[in-house]
Amino acid sequence: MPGIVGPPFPEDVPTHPLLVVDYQLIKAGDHDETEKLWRAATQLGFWYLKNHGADAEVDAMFEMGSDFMELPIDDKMQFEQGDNGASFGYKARGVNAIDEKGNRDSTEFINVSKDDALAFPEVVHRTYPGILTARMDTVIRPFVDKSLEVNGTLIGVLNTKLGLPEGTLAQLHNPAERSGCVARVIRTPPKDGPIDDEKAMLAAHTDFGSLSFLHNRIGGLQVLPPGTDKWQYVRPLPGHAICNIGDSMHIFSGGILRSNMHRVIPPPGEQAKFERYSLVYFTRASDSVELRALVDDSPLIAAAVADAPNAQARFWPGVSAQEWLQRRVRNQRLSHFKGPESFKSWMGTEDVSSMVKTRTSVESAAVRQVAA
Ligand SMILES: O=C(O)CCC(=O)C(=O)O
Ligand SMILES: [Fe+2]
Repeated sequence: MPGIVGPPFPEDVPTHPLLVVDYQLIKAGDHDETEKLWRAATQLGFWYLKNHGADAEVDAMFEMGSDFMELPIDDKMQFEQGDNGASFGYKARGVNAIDEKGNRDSTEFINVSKDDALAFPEVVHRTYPGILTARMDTVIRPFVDKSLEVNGTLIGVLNTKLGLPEGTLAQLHNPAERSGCVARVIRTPPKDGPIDDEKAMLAAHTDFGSLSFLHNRIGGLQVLPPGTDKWQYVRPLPGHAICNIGDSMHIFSGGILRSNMHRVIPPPGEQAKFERYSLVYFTRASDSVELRALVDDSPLIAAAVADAPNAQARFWPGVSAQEWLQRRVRNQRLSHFKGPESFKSWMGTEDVSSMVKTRTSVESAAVRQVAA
């Protein structure tokens, strides 16, 4: 399948190592593995997840996604998500700004709502093309179910480590309630000519929701490690998912969990000549959940917030999960772009992430205090 398989990631390109977390050990309650997950979620906010048991579901999603992407553009445009902050359906290439100059992204994706997948054939948010609906029961729903299980388990472990009463985060992410949770297949075109490091295919961002379960086959994903201004590739490892924390978990935890900046640029070396596909399941809080630090439920979170600068603005944005998502999706569209200030209006917790040095030392202090 084009872009799903390709030449190997080059050996001589520097990469940022991620901790490898074993999902089966996490499920078994292994103490060391739980500590490793906690380190990964608090320090970088990204980790590899092995033994997640979703390989077959992931393969089937890639195949379906590539069948969809091969459709004529006019067919895909029937399902475009539009300019009003809707995040379900097709997003065409070039409709989003990637920077303050208004350069265009070069990523297209198809987002299937968790609510639509679980309720199918009932329509909760919108309809999807036949290539998707024909595989809703056999491909999309199994992938959604598996992703919900994996992300739900990881969120449960983080709930305990954050000192929250059992089930607190689970209740905020109840699959039975409406949310912005989506399964997304992404395609970027091959790169022709030299790699322009400044021209991201997918803008530098933090994820809008709570926890992302990402599947990469070809390189291109980069992270901005804390305390640096140097982007580094993440090497795709066969059978390993890449998980990362998003804005809502950063806010719920009073900044203890890290929602780290990342972007997609052309893959390195020979891989750049190939189309690139990736697949993500985004777990997001239920639409009506208010985004706020859970200080009343955990002394650890209360201590972290007490120590954090700008706590009120950062951890009490005064919006629901749905409003946060809609703002970020809508304000990134070029149709709303009016210059550098409007570009900033789509940002999430990355405003603070860009002050990497300040934030890292403060947050390390919070984590140290919490761990003591
Ligand atoms: O394609 C990737 O590797 C990353 C995608 C991503 O960061 C996103 O869709 O939020
Ligand atoms: Fe992302």
